Amino acid sequence: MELLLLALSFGLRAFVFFVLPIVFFVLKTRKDPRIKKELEKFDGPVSLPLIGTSYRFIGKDSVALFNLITSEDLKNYGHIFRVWDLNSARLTIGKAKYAEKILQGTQHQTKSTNYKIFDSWLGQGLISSSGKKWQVNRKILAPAFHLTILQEFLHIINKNSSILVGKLQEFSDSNQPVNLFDPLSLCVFDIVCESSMGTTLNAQLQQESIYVKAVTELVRLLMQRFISPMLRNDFLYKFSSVKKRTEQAVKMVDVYTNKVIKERRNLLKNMATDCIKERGENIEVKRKNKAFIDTLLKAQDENESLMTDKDIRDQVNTFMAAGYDTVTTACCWVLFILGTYPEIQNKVVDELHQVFGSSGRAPTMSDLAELKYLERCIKETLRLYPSAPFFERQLREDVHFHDGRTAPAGVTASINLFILHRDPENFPDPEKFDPDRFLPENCVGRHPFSYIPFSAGPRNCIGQKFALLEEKAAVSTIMRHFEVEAAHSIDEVKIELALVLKPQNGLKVRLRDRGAHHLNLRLK
Ligand code: HEM
Repeated sequence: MELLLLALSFGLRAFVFFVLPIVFFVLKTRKDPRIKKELEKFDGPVSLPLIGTSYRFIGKDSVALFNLITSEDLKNYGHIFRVWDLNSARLTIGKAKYAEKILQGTQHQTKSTNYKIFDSWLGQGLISSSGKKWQVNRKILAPAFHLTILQEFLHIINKNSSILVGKLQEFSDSNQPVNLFDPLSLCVFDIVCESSMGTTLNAQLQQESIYVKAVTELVRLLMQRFISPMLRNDFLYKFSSVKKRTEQAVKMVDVYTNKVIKERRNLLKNMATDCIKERGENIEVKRKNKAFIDTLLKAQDENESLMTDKDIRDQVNTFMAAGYDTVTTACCWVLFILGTYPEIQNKVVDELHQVFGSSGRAPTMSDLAELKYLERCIKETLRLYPSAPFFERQLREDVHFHDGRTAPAGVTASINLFILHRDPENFPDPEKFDPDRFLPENCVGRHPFSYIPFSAGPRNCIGQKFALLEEKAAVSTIMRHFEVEAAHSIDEVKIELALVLKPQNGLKVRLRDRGAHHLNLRLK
């Protein structure tokens, strides 16, 4: 009898600890038969039971992973293909006509579940939110990003570009190669911080601040989670040290942002009172240093339940997250490319001479509008090296493609710009760097979704005009001061799989002073 009880108890334990988890795992990783049927019409790597195509990630470092999901997959499966992350299906899209179906219109605006990695930092900010919340906030924020408003931020960009030139001078004097990411990231940090929050961090001039350190650490930790299938799993993430460190960094960032919100609110209140005292002068006219946060505080004034302090914090953190690494990356790539092709650099310099002559003045909006060739170089760089190369949507409805195939509801649609921007149908000889592809006459007839570095449709990048303004102003200022020469070949650059298109070992250049300081070109 005792033996029987013992056997039963052992059997029960075996059932609870071994059989049940296996059954649970099998059910959890079962592919949806309808999705499976539709996706069989698309090419893609062999999918194994339970693990899908995740085996492809095993033993690969971030550079190998990047090559796998760009060049190798394109070669093997073409411009649209399916993969299975365990039982969840992803359709990778690298062709304009398919991307258009996903991005245009309002049906497919929900971000994929992968965006939940941003939750602890960005909460319900524009990038990660969906539905009504996103719609309301996008409407509130859109006017703040109009070009007419953005011109008020040019003085912030110019001031910080000028500090950057001073910092780069050291490398020019010593003829030492500089990894562009180091100085550029601090400059862009200062610009985004001042224009988003109205505070000057002086990251370029001071020792590293706690805030800069925390944001940089957050970006690094998010990337670590983004590329690791293990860490993307909520359950496993819970027990990881990455989660603990992320929480610590988020806490530090939140303390800073909360303080800024409080101070800014008080400042605006005091200004309003001063203005009323001084014969009811219009506060908009009086205020010199505007910031994106002001739009949010104004919305809060009008309807506190619509815009809580947490909402403001989420949006401000989103501007930092979306605007810092992307613009840094874009500026570094364009400078490196100009350093790689001296004949193209010479054309940029000729244009700068035409617009500025030997004047040392800071660029104005109309100067920047005249820099057409530089703009084409920036655009062509974003084609070949888009700062944000991958973004995703969770399909809630079926998408019927022109070729009769369907991307079924429940699938993640992943737009892969590295492939899409290299489609020879729209960009013949796609690997060639040719700014003249963006001459107006050469754009005629090109598919409208063939070039989308800022995404497209209702969820496109709200900061794109600001980003291009920053890029043009900062890059033109650097080029007016220094001749740039790439310190290594572009073929040696190894790109990692990450949130932005960052090379593993940075982008190094040598700088030679153009003699600008003799012409008093240091911008004040
Ligand atoms: C070269 C620089 C930049 C590039 C290439 C870029 C690219 C993009 C892309 C591709 C998206 C769509 C992402 C997705 O669907 O998941 C996006 C969204 C966004 N970007 Fe940018 N971005 C840049 C700079 C900026 C800047 C400077 C800001 C703000 C200061 C900004 C703010 C945003 C926001 C808030 C969104 C979410 C928009 C929404 O969903 O409504 N970006 N960006």
